[in-house]
Amino acid sequence: MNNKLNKFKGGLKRGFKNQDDFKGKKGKFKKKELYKSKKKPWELIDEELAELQQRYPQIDSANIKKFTDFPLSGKTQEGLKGANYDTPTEIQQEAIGLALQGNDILGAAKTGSGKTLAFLIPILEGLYRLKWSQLDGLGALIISPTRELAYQTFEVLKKIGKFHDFSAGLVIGGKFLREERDRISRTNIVVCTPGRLLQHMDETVNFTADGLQMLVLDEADRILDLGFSQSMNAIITNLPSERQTFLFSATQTKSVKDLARLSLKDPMYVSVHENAEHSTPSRLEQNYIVCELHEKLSVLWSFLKSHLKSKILVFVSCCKQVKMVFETMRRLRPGVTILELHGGMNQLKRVDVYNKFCRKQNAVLFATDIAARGLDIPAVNWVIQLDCPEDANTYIHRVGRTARFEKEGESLLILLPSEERAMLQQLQAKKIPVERIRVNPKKMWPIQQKLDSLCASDPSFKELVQRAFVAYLRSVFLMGNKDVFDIHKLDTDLYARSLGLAISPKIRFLQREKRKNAKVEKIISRPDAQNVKSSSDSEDSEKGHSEKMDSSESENSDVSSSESEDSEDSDSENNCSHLDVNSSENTGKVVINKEQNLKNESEKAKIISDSSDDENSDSSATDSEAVIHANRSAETERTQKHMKSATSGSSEKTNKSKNNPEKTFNFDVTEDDELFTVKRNMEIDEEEVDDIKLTKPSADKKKPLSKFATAKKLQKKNVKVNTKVVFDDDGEILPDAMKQSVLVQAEYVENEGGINIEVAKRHMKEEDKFDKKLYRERITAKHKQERIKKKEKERAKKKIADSDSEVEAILGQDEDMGNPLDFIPDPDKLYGSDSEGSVDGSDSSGSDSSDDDEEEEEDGGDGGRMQTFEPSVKKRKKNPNKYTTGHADGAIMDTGLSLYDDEEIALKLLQK
Ligand SMILES: Nc1ncnc2c1ncn2[C@@H]1O[C@H](COP(=O)(O)OP(=O)(O)OP(=O)(O)O)[C@@H](O)[C@H]1O
Repeated sequence: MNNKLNKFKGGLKRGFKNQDDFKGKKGKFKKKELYKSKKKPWELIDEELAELQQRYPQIDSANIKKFTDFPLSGKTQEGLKGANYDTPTEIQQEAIGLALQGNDILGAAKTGSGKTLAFLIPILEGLYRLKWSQLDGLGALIISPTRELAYQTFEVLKKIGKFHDFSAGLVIGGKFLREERDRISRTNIVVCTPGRLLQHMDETVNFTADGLQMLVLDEADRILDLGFSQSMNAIITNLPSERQTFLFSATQTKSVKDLARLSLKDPMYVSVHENAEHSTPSRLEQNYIVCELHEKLSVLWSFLKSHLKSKILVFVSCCKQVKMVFETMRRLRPGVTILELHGGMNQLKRVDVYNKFCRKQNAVLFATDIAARGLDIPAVNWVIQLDCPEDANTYIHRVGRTARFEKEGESLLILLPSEERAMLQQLQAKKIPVERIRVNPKKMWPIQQKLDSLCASDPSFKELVQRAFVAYLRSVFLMGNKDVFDIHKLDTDLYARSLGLAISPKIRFLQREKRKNAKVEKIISRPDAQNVKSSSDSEDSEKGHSEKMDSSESENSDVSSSESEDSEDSDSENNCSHLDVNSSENTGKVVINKEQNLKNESEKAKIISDSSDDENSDSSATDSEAVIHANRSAETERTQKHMKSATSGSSEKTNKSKNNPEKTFNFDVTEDDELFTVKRNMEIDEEEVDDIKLTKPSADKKKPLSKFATAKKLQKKNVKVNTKVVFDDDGEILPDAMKQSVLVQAEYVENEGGINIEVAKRHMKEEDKFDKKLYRERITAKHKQERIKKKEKERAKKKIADSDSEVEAILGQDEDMGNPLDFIPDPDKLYGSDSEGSVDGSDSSGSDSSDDDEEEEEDGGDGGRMQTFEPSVKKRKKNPNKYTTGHADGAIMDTGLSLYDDEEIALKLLQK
C-alpha cells in the first residue's frame, strides 16, 4: 500500500489532482493511468494552477465540509491529510476561502479553534500559485509574539507543507544568528519574532523583504500593542505595501489606528464566534476563588497536592515570581513533575521545557504570560491563575491553554479580595462565565513553617523570595487598572511573613511614589494669594497628572507585562532584574495600610524632606514620572528656592524661618506644628545643614579644586611637593638620591629643545658617582654600627662571667671571715673540661644548697672546705674553660690529684 501511495504521490507531483482518478473499480490504483502522462512537470503545474484559480471565485464557505472542498493544490492536500486534518474548523472554513480570493483578513475566533491553519494554508497556496522558488527569497512572513509560539507554528508549517518545495525558516532570538544569516536570504517562508526579524533587517546584508507577498500577524492584538510598537513600526517600513495581510487573534484588534499602520486594504473581518454566548471555549469550566495574598501559596500547594494526576499550567505575574513559586514547590516535593517557563531562561532550555511539558501526562508548569498566547500544549487539565491577569483578554488567552479543539478543561482564577469586584466586572463584560468556588479549609495544607525554615536555612532561597516579593508588588504597582490592582490594599507585611521572610523587604518604588504624591499635594496646598489661581490650576493639572500618571502607568504596565511576555527580547526579565537590584535590600519595613492612614499634616511635613530627594529620584523613573516632574518643576524649583533662601542665610535667618515656616516654606501651618517641626528637623535638616555649610559664609562658596589647579597653586607658591627628608638615628638629615634626580630633571626641563644626550650622559655619570658614594657611606656606617654592637656584646659577656665567678666565690665562703685561700687560683681557670671526670669522681659537694643536694645524691660527698672552691657540676658545664689553665707555654697542667692534694703540694713547695 505504501508503494502504491508513493507512486500516487509521484502522480501528484506530475500534476494529477485527485487520488480517485487513478483508481479502478475495486479501488486499486491503475498503474497505466498513473504513469502514462507524457506532459512535462511544469505543464502539469500550470494546468493545476489554472484550474485552481478558476475555482477561487466560487468558494462558498457554507459548502465547505472537508479540506478537499477547497481549491487547494495536491501538495497542500497531501500535507493536510498526512497531518490528519480532514474537516476544517469554523474559522478555517470562513477564512481560507477569503484569503485564497486575495483578501486581507482580520480573523478572530476562540482559543484553540484552529486559527493557525487558517493562515498557513493560504500562505502555501499563495506561494504555490506564484510558483515561488528559493531564488525569489522571502515570500511570506509570520510574526509571533513569543518564541514558543513561533516554534509551534513552524512545526505545523513543516507538517502540512512537507510536499511543497519552499524553504522555510524559524527566526527567533536565542538561536544561532550566523546560521540564520546564511540562510534567511534564501528562505521563502519565515516564522519569526519581531525583534529578531528586525535584527536581520538591520544587519543581514543580503536579506530583503522587497518581494514579500503575504504578511501574517499571529496574536495580532499583542503584536500591535505597545510592547512591540517600536519594532513593528520599523519592520512595517521595510515591507512592501503591495502585499496580502492576515491578522489573527482570539481577541482581535479593531483599532483603526492599528489597521492603518498596516495599510490593510478592505480587510474582511472574520469573527466566527462573535455572536456566541461566551467568548471562551464552551467545554471550559471556569472557576474562581477569593483568598488573601498571604494565603495564596498554601492554597496553591493544597491544590497541587489534591491534583497529582493532572496536567496543570500555573500563571503568575512575573519571572521572579515563577522562579520563587517553582523553587518553593520543588523544595516542598509535591510528588509530581514540576517545570518552569519564563523569559529569563535560555532558548534551548525553554524549548526543552515546552517539549517536556507537552509530552508529560501529569506535570505542573509555572509560567509567565509567555505561555499565555497561542501555545497548543496537549491535554492540559487545569489552568491556574495564581496572580490576577492584567485584563480580560489576558484571562481569555491564559485559560485558552486548556479545553482546546473540542477537548475539555478547567480553570481556576485566584483573586484577592481587592481584585474581585473590578475583575469580575471585566470578565462579565467580555462574556466570560466564571463561577465562584470556596476552598475547603479541611483540605488545606499549611506550609508556613516549611517556608520559614527554608528561608532561615538557605540564604539563596531567601533572596529569591525577597526578589519575588518585590517583583510581584511592582507588577501590581505597574498595572494600569487601579480598580483591580491597588497595591495600597495589600498587607505586604503579612505577605512577606507568609513567604517565610521575617522582615518585609524594602519597597522603594512605593516610597518614591509616595514622595511624589506628597510633593504634588504640597504644591497644591500653597496658600499665597498670588498663587490662588495657579494653585487651582495646579490642582487641575495635578488631576491631569494623576490621570496621565495612571494612563502612562498603564502604558508602562503594558510594556512591562508585555515585555515580560516577550520571550524574544526578555526585557521584562531585565525589568525584573532592575527591581531586584532594588529589592535585594531587605531592611526596613513598609506598612502600606498604615501609611495610607497618615494624616495630611504629617505627610506635608514629610514632603519637605522628600522634595529634595525627588530631583535625585531613581534614574529609572518612568516617562510618566518625567512628565509629571517636568510639569511641576517650576513649582518645585520655587519651593526649593524658598527652602534654600531659608537655610542659606545666617542661623538667625534659619531660626526666623523656623519661627515662621508659613512664610518661608509657603505651607499651611496647622495645629500640628510640633510634628511639622520635628519631622523637618529629623528629615530635612541634613539637607538644610548641607545648605548652611555651603552657603553660610555665602561669599566663600567655593568650588572644590581640581588636582591640576592644586598643583598649579603649589607651583605658584613655590612649594616643593614630593620632597622626602630622611633622618638617621642621630637625627641628622641624610642626603637623598631623589633630590639629585629632581635637580637633574630640573636641568633637563630648563634645557629647551629636547634632551641633550651629552648633558644627559654627564648627569647620569654624576648621579652614578653620587649613588656609589652614598652606597659606600651607608655600608661603612652599617659596618661601624655592627662592630660597635659586637664589642658591646663582648663586654657584656665578660661582665657576666666576672660576676658569675664572684657569686660563686661569695657563696662558697664564710660571710664573717674573709677567704683564707684567696691566693689559690680560680679553679675555673685552673681546670678545663678535661678535669671534669676527676671532679666527678672526687668527694666534692656543691657550693650552694641545691647543688649540694644534687651532688650529695650523686656522690654522697663528704663536705669540707674544698667544696667552696669546687664549682658545681653545673657551673663547670657552663664554663668548662674555668677549670683549665695553662702554663706559660700554654700546656694544661693536670696533677691527677684532688684539689686539696694539689693545695697541699703547692704549700709544701712554697715552704721549700
Ligand atoms: N481542522 C482541524 N482538524 C483537527 N484538528 C485541528 C484542526 N484545526 C486545528 N486543529 C487542532 O486544534 C488545536 C488548536 O489549533 P490552533 O493552535 O491553531 O488554535 P488557535 O485558534 O490558533 O488557538 P490560540 O487562539 O490559542 O492560538 C491544534 O492542536 C490543532 O492541531
